[in-house]
Amino acid sequence: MTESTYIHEERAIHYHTVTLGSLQRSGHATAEIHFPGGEGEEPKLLQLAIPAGLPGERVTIAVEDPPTPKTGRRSRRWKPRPPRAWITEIHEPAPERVVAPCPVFGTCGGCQLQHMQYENQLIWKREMVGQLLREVGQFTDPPLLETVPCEIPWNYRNQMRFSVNREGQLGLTARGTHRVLPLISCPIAHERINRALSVLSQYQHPRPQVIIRYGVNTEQMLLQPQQSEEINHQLNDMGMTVCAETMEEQVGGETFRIRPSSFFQTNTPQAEKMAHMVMDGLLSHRQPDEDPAKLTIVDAYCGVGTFALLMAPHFGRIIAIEESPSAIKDAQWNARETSNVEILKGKVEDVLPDLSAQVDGFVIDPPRAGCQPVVLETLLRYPVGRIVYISCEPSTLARDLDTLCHGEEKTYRLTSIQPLDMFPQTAHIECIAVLERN
Ligand SMILES: C[S@@+](CC[C@H](N)C(=O)[O-])C[C@H]1O[C@@H](n2cnc3c(N)ncnc32)[C@H](O)[C@@H]1O
Repeated sequence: MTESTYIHEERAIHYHTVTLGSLQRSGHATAEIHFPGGEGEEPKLLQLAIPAGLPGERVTIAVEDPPTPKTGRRSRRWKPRPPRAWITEIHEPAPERVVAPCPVFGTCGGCQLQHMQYENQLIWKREMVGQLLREVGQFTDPPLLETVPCEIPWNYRNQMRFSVNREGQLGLTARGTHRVLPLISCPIAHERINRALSVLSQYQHPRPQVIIRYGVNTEQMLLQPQQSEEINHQLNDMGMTVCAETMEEQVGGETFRIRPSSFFQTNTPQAEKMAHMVMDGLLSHRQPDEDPAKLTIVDAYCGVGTFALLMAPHFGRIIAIEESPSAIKDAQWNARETSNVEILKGKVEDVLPDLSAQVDGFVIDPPRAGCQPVVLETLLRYPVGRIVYISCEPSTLARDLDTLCHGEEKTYRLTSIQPLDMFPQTAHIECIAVLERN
């Protein structure tokens, strides 16, 4: 029900008191309102995404009139977007609501779930994966395990990308905009990155951004762009070893060299668990006569070679595929003393169909978009004993699992799917799925 309207910066804001519905995949709660139509039009029923809300809460929300279409040359690029909405008052909070510690929570685009008890975040992530497996993946009863928590769900990020505003200040961008919210601390950034940020915040920086990476197990720090001697001295005095071109981090007892633009897992303690799950997925429940030392495993989308190197001592041969020139350089360096890892440069969709080797298993860790159809077609045409599929987007994972498990041949069977909380306080969901050949 619309309770009141006022005009703010030329755009009307309408206030509605509503009961919030379920959390969407974005981590925002759903609200249904009747939004005033144009002149002579009936009000429209609108479904809105409400940041920082929880299901069942009775709240008042402010809903801003959407921007009017641009005219002239800019009209071609104009896209309609849903009205901006935010909570102005909570009348009946949900039992799982907690006070979000970050002053810019709800405005910042980084976190979506700081206002939800951590146990409930884990439950919601598992439910989301289950829903997508049923609705997108067509699995009636998926073998879905409990979400593995992050022991300390704060200060876990070993990499932060800070935007720089016109005044040269560092910060994070507001949700859905390019507006920079200046910050001197972020509750999900590693405490050492926050210390570095407090030093960097005393200086002006060139746009567009500053990346800070920290090796939790090596105490090395990498900053891009490289900073002045003065800043580096201060960081070194605080116990961080500032590196110039590359830094090192350790996972699973292996040391990895990383360049600023190479992908590396952002939560080191959870990456350790992930590495164990990958090995477990490939090695457990094997037939007694199967000797892993005789098997060839492909590490597709290998990054700097994290899984390839950890698998190398256990299997006969590892073929790692990656397209990023920077990650390839790091992977080659990381594997320089390992004789059974071969690194192939190129897109997985180009390299895989032409691979002549006899392959026994796959580790697949694609970006959010999931696998290209040709990658899945190759896995169906030349089936392997096992696939461990690591995914940071459960909707594309569910789509790809449907293709692999439910085609006419039912080539693979999903034996387990494990959500692992790599990104506490955010709506990002990481999963490890294990498939066996049927
Ligand atoms: C989610 S990361 C996984 C990296 C690695 N498995 C790890 O755990 O560090 C995805 C990687 O795939 C690479 N990539 C993205 N699209 C690709 C493609 N089509 N072919 C090959 N590599 C790709 C990216 O550069 C990135 O390094």
